[in-house]
Amino acid sequence: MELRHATHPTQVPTFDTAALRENYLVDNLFAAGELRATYTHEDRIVLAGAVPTDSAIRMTSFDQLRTEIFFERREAGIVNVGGSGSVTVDGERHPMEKGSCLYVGRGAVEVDFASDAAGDPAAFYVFSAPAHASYPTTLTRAGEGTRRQLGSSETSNERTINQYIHADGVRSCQVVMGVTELQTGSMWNTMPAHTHDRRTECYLYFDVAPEHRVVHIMGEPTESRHLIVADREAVISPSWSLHCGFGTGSYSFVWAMAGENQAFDDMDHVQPSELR
Ligand SMILES: O=C[C@H](O)[C@@H](O)CC(=O)C(=O)O
Ligand SMILES: [Zn+2]
Repeated sequence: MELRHATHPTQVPTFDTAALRENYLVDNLFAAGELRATYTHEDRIVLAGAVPTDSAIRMTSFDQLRTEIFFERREAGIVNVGGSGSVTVDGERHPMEKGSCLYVGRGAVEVDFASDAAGDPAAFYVFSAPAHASYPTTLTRAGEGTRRQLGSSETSNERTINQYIHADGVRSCQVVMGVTELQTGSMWNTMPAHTHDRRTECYLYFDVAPEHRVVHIMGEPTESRHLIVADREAVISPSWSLHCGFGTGSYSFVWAMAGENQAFDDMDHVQPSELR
């Protein structure tokens, strides 16, 4: 498991492109047959990726967590961004087509990731945070959460926000999670942009064609920087950071947060004219 330290917003102007990527971009979570993870001290979030092929992959703990079992003091939201597969939690198998979201509560012991077909492997994205209580493991099929339509074609940001784990949906201690899909021809996510000083948020971009990229904007609103992001790469947004972007082609993304509260609308919006 890789380790990322928390950063101070005044460091951002001192970072060159490589340093921005080292601190905020997670570009190596998905590899065939492997379980990979990154730990960030921002709200102690763990991001992991599992791509099972011929055999299942079991979720393990990591030395840095000092626990026998990954879910001993943690919960997670899991979204499949690849081919159809399943996640089995302590003997109960949850079928997961692309875009489905499984909440796994504190105390789960055996969590196994499997693909339906090794030739079209599932790719499970795991977003985990510390948990003080145990909520039931709950599956939401793709598109069956709370759907919010935002944006318009005039501003190239017409999109559907699928909220899965949230205050009015699947319950959790900290994790709030969903998937945003852009309508054909819309390129911008999260504009007007926002920060939320009470939560860290990560975006995992997926369904980005190999020749395309997402230009992700980060940093304090009046001191913005950008990251060029490819398919299945994640960006860590500390609580002070903007998180918005546009694609050179179509894309979707998993957004997930952890921190002080779970109020989705607790955002400090920033209008385009206020950005620098
Ligand atoms: O705090 C909430 C998150 O940034 C996302 O839900 C925003 C998003 O998916 C979008 O506007 O497209
Ligand atoms: Zn946000």
